[in-house]
Amino acid sequence: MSQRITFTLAATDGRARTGTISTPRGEIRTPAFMPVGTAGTVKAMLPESVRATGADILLGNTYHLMLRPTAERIARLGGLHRFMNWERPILTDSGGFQVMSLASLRKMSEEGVTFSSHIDGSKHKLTPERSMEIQRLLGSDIVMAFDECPALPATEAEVAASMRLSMRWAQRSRDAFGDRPGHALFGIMQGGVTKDLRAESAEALNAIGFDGYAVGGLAVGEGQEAMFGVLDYAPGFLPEDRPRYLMGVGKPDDIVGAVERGIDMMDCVLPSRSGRTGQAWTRRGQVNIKNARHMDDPRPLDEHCSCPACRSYSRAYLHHVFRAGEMISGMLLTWHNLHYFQELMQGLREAIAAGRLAEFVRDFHALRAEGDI
Ligand SMILES: CCCSCc1cc(N)cc2c(=O)[nH]c(N)nc12
Ligand SMILES: [Zn+2]
Repeated sequence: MSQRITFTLAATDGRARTGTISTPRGEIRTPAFMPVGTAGTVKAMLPESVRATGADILLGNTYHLMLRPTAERIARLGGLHRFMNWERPILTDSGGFQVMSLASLRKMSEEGVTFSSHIDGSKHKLTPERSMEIQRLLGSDIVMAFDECPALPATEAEVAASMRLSMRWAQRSRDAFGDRPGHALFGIMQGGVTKDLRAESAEALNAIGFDGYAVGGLAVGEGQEAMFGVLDYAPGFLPEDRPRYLMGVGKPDDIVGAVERGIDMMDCVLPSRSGRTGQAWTRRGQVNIKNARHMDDPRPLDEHCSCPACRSYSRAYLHHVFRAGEMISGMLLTWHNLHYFQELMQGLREAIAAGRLAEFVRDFHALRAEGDI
């Protein structure tokens, strides 16, 4: 691949931006929501269905895929795009975050992290260099630097030490990634909720130089107010002409607030995970389809939604198949949720392009305040 990955800003509205990330495997419209395909699948969805919801890019996980089926096996079989039948862009996380949240017997050092697999207890080691190698073997289009995301609660001194380790790992990630036209390496800002540490992290990442920059270390239990407090300044510490990716976010109102504050890319398991548990996200707020009040309701989940669940099925049917534990329940509600999240992103992109984001945000909150869902 010779074409480099480029980011073109089309319009801004306040601190919000809309544009396009061009990659050899296709374009990514921003602001973008990226469905999570942890182990090579967006759970309960076919890849063509994920595309039909409007997704331009999806996520994979170094941690899960290195354990099973291994990156080397995926490489031998033609890479992750071929393996999972998704030929558009893929972003992969670097693995450290998932080690800390899933693995056991973890041992952290300057070198990296050793751990035991949550699947079979086998021993593994992740370093910046190994993470870059795994993401190269997978064929990821957007590679994330290897970082540490400190678990809360953490003292400011612990957050500072962790952030500085992540910055040393960012340099090693950059060195190991090399120059790969058609592939991008994103750095990850850390620093908790402390402005000086966030500024120090951004300065370190800007000095190393990346194709894009993530705001990490948020959506880890700090709450929306604290997260928005960081987003009130942190995106502005990053280069204006590069994509800004807020990791692990979030609920629809988190997404709207993050876009208002200059974020271009987000990911979250919420729409797919909650779809499997019967939680539907709609323009009027959340609907728990397992609630008995839906048992005889002939209406669709959302009469304004054009997804397969809302076009062809009643709330009564969705309630029934969830109660009966039928597989179609998670399929339909996951599709609806991903469709709604993508519709929200399209609305945000159009509003920013038209200079009417404030009006869009006002309507977004007003509809949810009305209730009656
Ligand atoms: C497929 C999942 C991608 S996002 C995972 C994630 C989520 C959250 N909330 C924070 C971080 C972080 O600080 N660093 C890294 N690498 N990942 C994070
Ligand atoms: Zn729908």
